[in-house]
Amino acid sequence: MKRKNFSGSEMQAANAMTVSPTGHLTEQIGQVTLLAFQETPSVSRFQKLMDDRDLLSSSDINIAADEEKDCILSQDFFCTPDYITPDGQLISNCFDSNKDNVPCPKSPEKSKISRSKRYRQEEVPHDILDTVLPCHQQNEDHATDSLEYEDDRLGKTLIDEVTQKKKYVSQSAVALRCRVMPPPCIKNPYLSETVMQDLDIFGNQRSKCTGFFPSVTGGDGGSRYRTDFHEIEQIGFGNFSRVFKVLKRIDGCLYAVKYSIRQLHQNTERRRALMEVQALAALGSHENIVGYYSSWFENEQLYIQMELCDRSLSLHTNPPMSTEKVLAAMYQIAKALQFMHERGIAHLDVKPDNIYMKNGVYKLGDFGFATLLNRTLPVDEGDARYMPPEILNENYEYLDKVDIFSLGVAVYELLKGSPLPDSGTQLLNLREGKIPLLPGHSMQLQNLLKMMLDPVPVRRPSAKKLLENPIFDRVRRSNTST
Ligand SMILES: Nc1ncnc2c1ncn2[C@@H]1O[C@H](COP(=O)(O)OP(=O)(O)OP(=O)(O)O)[C@@H](O)[C@H]1O
Ligand SMILES: [Mg+2]
Repeated sequence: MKRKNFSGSEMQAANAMTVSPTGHLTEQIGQVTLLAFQETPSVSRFQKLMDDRDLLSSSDINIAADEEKDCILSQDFFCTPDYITPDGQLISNCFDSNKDNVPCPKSPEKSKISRSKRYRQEEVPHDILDTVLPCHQQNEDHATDSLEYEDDRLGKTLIDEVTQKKKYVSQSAVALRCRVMPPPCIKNPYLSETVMQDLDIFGNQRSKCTGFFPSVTGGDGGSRYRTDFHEIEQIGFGNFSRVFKVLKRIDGCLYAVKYSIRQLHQNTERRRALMEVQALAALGSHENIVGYYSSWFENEQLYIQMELCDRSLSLHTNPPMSTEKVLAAMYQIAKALQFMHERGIAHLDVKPDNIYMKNGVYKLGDFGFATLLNRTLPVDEGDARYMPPEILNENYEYLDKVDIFSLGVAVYELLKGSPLPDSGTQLLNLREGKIPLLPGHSMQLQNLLKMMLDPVPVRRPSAKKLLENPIFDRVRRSNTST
């Protein structure tokens, strides 16, 4: 059985830990990255604020401590650029170190800071409806307020609406519109031809929201998938997931996004599902492994953003391949396997459906069963039709050789040109190393298949050994000449 389910607190913990592309482990509070604090001038303000709080009298501290038990820090307080809300943009500017000492036109009389955590609608002070704080004061006051008011957004929206009333459309209304409508797609000028020329995805009515950074609407609890991507069409489905061709709004490039069909409620399910992206991320880039970009949980489903390939080699959707192409696919997937095995990872679900093609290059995908060769991670077998006899007997000693067996069955299927049945004598024969003759194919190739399908795992060639076989001389030559 394949993986995938996790629950509340462990899920939050999983979400809270992210490894950055540079290898830094960063901790996240909701969607606010502490790393951003370390890199922005707001750090000193945060520190100052904390220091100022230290100067409060002890009774203040006690009151504050009691209140803080239930207090959630406002996202506006953090003001990290990625997640700033449209309402928070003014504050963001004030956090800019270059503007620290630039006074804004009018200063309000803000005599006393209320200790109430939340402005009620009727409590919004009327004097600040007419005036704008000096940037530095507003900055500090806001920071203090943010600690003390759990959520002042309602009040702030009111303030914004009054101060902006002379404008034709209030900023809040625009912000609201942008939350309802996805942000515009941005064309990538570096691409020679416009992707999706025929689709109206780059502008017209959506451009009314231009100016709001596309990821903003994803920051307030909306769908990251809908906010960041424009879905074009479904391009595949498996037993566990659906795969869509999408256009990423911000970079104008096409990707594949795969998401689990079922909601992953249990921690164990989520952990298991995460193994797929963890394997992809750990492997990094290889020409014959599908590229991985990012992943996230949304609505208790795991989303994986990947390199978009043209199609899989599934015999349900493709005509039979020439021997030459099958050999090229076999060689390239063996290269992917060698790369993985050298890094201690087994795929455990090699089959034509999980081999993709892109611009004539073959790529191994679907790492949903990937595990460690040293058996320190759970082992779930992939599609039983491609599994060697030892796996069915739960002998996991040579997991790299499991991949070699599966590749052998996949190549046999591709050469034969028709999909394998789910059960029957054909499968039993293959598992016993009895390969029916493949008319029209060289004995050299059929002997190699026989070695790959040997029922004894240690007698199967390693991926490295396989690649050295002279049968690939021609493929190697054409690979080096391109
Ligand atoms: N990056 C991609 N580019 C193009 N098509 C893809 C990509 N990833 C997946 N697909 C298509 O979607 C199908 C299902 O994807 P995948 O095999 O990853 O899902 P799954 O639910 O894990 O499948 P399985 O049932 O085999 O375990 C693939 O067979 C392929 O046709
Ligand atoms: Mg698959």
